[in-house]
This record gives sequence, C-alpha cells and structure tokens, in this order.
Amino acid sequence: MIHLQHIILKRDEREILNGIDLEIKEGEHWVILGRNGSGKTSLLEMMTGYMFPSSGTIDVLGNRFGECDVREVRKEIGYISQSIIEKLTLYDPVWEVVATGEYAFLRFYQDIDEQVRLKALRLIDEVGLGHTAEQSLGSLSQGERKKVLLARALMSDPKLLVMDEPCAGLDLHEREKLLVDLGRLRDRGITVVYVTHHLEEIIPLFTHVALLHEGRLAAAGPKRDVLTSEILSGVYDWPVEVEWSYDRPWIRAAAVGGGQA
Ligand SMILES: Nc1ncnc2c1ncn2[C@@H]1O[C@H](COP(=O)(O)OP(=O)(O)OP(=O)(O)O)[C@@H](O)[C@H]1O
Repeated sequence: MIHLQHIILKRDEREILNGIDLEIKEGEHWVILGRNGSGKTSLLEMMTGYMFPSSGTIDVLGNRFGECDVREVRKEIGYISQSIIEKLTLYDPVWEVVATGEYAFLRFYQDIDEQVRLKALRLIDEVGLGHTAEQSLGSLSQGERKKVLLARALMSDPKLLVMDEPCAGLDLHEREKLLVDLGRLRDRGITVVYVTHHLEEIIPLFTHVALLHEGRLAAAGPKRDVLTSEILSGVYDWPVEVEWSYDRPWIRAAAVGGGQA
C-alpha cells in the first residue's frame, strides 16, 4: 500500500527526515508516534503527496510519486488533519461539507448531485450526527467536527485513510466515541495511518507502530514489539512504564527529581 525507501527530507540545510524505510502492507493499520518535531506530520504529508522528499522514493497504492498524477492518487486517500478543518467554511451546512469529500473539493460552486447528497446524509448518520445535517459546521462541537471530517473522508471510498491527531482537543467521552467509529473502519477494508501523542488511542484496530526520533525511525513493527517500556523510555528520554489493558497500551511516566508524594 505504502512503500517509503531511503527518504531524506531537508529544509534550510536541516535534515527533518533522515533515511526512512517503511513498508505498510494491505491489512495493516499503523500508528506513528514520536516527540514534538520528530517529523510525523512531514511523513504524513509525503504519504499524501503534499510534500516531496529531497531524495528517496515513495510508492502509494501502486503509484510512484514523481512519476504519476498525484491528484489522481489523492482521490483514493482520505486525509484528516487540522489544516483541512481550517480550510473548510464554518457557515456551510454539515451535509454539504461532507458531500465535498466526493470530489476532493473544499466548497461547492454548483448544484450537488442528489446521489451525492444522499450518500453524504448516510455517512453523517453512520457517525451518529444525522440530527446535525442541516446545521452549520461552525455550530458543532470540536468532537462533532472531527466526526464530520471522518464522514467527509469516507465520501470518496478511499483505500487509505491518513489521520493527524484526530483526537486532539477532545474530552474522554468524545475521544472514545470517535475511536469507536475508527474501530469500525476494519469492516470497510481501509488501511489506516494515524499520528498521535497518546498511546491510549492505539485501539485494537491498529496492528503496527512506527516510532520516530529526531527524523529517524527508532523502531517499526508489530505494536507489542515496539511499545515496550524500554524502547519508549529511550525515545521520550523519560522513564515510563507501559501496561496493556482492553488490548490497548497505557503509559505511566515515572516521577523524576523528587516529584514523588
Ligand atoms: N517547511 C519547513 N521548513 C523548515 N522546517 C520545517 C518545515 N516543515 C517542518 N519543519 C521542521 O521539521 C521538524 C518536523 O516537523 P513535523 O511537523 O513533521 O513534526 P511533528 O513530529 O509532526 O511535530 P508535532 O508533534 O509537534 O506536531 C520540525 O522541527 C519543524 O520545525
């Protein structure tokens, strides 16, 4: 599905990503973890064709970036990120925002096909927001807006769904509701790539984890091999303990420097 080989990304003489080799196969769902500035968003932007590496090759859904029409490949990729939310118009009705996902437009300037409208309404229903379809996007809570983005991303029946911190800013209830919706993606046969800072968001859906550290892959593989206390303590430069409960990892940071009660 995704194959990154020897990726180097330089900006202003600085190496943001340095020698990334990563293969994401069909049926796998990956989480990308790493400290602030480790290069997670840059990696996602390259997978979605919004950024090009200084060297290395990127193959996504059988297309090599640089040798194909990236806009065509993007039609098969759902991308959920803060930058997309910022580009959407807050006074448009929810159903219309979702419908734009069919064509990868940000807004409609023509009549919307009835079939497209009905599909948007069905997807809004599926994420539990049927009652908000006629409301403006701006009138929704942050959690509801994230669900609208999920419905919008599903409009084009993507093969790949790439998400950059979709649960950021959500309270526990809203987060868990969104994670339930994400868990259902398994039934749709969509490959998910998900960036987060929070281990507890690694729900059973996810099979693999890539751990970025200062632009390099510190570890990548099946989640239980990567998410160990030892590996995470090294990458976060802080003593932590990982425990598994409900088939999800939970992390405890040790008190350092007299912080213990
Ligand atoms: N266009 C650019 N020019 C210069 N530096 C950049 C550019 N884009 C990103 N960077 C730098 O690259 C590094 C990696 O950024 P990136 O946003 O990929 O990290 P991240 O792991 O997603 O961080 P966070 O967890 O804080 O969101 C950062 O230090 C950032 O300042």
